[in-house]
Amino acid sequence: MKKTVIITAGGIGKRMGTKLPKQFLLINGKPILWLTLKRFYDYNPELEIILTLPEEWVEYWENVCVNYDPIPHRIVSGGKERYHSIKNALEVASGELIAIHDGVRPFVNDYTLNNCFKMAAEKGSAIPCLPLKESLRQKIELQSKAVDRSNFLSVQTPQVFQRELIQEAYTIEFSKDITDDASLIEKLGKKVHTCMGNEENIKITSKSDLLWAEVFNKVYED
Ligand SMILES: Nc1ccn([C@@H]2O[C@H](COP(=O)(O)OP(=O)(O)OP(=O)(O)O)[C@@H](O)[C@H]2O)c(=O)n1
Ligand SMILES: C[C@](O)(CO)[C@H](O)COP(=O)(O)O
Repeated sequence: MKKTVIITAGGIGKRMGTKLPKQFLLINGKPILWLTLKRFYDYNPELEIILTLPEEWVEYWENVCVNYDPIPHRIVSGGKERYHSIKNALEVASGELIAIHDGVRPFVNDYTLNNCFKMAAEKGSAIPCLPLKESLRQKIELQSKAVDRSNFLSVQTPQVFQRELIQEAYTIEFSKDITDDASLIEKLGKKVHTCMGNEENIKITSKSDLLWAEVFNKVYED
């Protein structure tokens, strides 16, 4: 089955708060986004890689790439929200299986990737998840109440789908409650299948994540 990965890097990283969008920050001397691309290229060099970038950062990225080992990829302009960036990328994706992965998750491992691609090939969809490690409370107006954490999962990427399914899902209009691709599949009335992710597969979002990223990167390089 031909596989595509859409790597989303069309955002500007407001929560990180750096001038340079977070996907271009260096971890042990290498850009986060290049580490993510390399993760997929090392997993399977046959994968079609499509990268979404803010239009105004495309030239910057092309200049950065000259300094690192080449990884073939096609660039597509990002949109206003993650949803719009992915919609643009889906127009050119040619794989029968399509993985959608955050450009700021460079530590997804082979175990997670194998789980996702295998399950999506069999069942149509697969999203990597982990059980929660902390207690969970639900906000109720100015109060809160403890809830049973075993009823919840934390969701990662790549979220992998058979092409027809994800293309149909992206005909649904954008709304603010769409925080990932699986929520669109659900809006279609289709089942979302979950598999195990890996703990290092963090989404680099704020400054403290950069410290973890340096540690994980050192472990991956050894
Ligand atoms: N219009 C957008 C917004 C986000 N993304 C990408 O989706 C991934 C996950 O989003 P998030 O971590 O929220 O990144 P940002 O939107 O850049 O961060 P923030 O919300 O803090 O501004 C990131 O790789 C981001 O670049 C995208 O492709 N297009
Ligand atoms: C897609 C995602 O990474 C799954 O956990 C997450 O929903 C992205 O959320 P954000 O609002 O773009 O940070």
